Amino acid sequence: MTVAVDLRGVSKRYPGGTVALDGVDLAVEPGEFVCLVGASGCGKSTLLNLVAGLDSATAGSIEVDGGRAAFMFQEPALFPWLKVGQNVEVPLKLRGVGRAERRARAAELLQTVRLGDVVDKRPHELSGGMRQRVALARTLAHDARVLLMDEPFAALDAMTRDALHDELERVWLERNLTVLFVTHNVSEAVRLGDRVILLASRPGRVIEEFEVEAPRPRRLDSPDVAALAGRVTERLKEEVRRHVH
Ligand SMILES: Nc1ncnc2c1ncn2[C@@H]1O[C@H](COP(=O)(O)OP(=O)(O)OP(=O)(O)O)[C@@H](O)[C@H]1O
Repeated sequence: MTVAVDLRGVSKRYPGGTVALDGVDLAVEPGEFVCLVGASGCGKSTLLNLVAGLDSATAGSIEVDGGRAAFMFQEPALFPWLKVGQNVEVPLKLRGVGRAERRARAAELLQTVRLGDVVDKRPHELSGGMRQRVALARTLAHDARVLLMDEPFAALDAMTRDALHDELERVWLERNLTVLFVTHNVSEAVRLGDRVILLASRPGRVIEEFEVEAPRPRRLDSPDVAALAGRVTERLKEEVRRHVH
């Protein structure tokens, strides 16, 4: 397989008749960071759920490098009764990794997200940004080459989100991961993505793609990021107006 995620002619009709996706073709290269943006209800979460194998497509085919992807959501969804390190160990435990190795791997993954010193704390002792970094470490513990992220930073304040962008970009590059990232935030998509894919709604389909040429590391408010974000937003507004009128 030469691509990391390959969707061909993917459609999804929910029971009840809503066509959430209609003939979506999308090929994500290994190591590529692709952001999906679109108005509410255009099928972004549906698309990620299908790639994750949480639901099945009505038509079309989906292939994922290594056969599976790891998923990270807006809520960190940590187990409050487990220590931070034990939370990161969960995917390893499910795969039958032995206790000593689990501990060592969890410690290493927490180092990766610069949280080596909180391994024995409980989630409630951490800030929102730290909890989301723990969730990232736990996602990495799945050892998948493809990461699916559904608005992972939407609940964070602007400064924390900025820091998490840097963190995610570093981890993505260090580990040579492929990322499919859903967001409502066009600037965030341009800040992070190699490519930004615009989805239209009713039915959900790809209407335009934007290559992000701006060199990394990028800043959310740098002129080249802002300029492209402006173009994407214009296109998105056109699409929303098309539905209103
Ligand atoms: N389980 C379901 N059963 C029926 N309809 C659904 C289901 N899940 C989603 N839908 C519908 O499918 C369409 C796409 O939903 P989806 O959640 O994928 O969009 P989205 O782009 O992620 O939206 P948002 O940005 O608001 O999260 C919407 O019209 C939604 O109401």
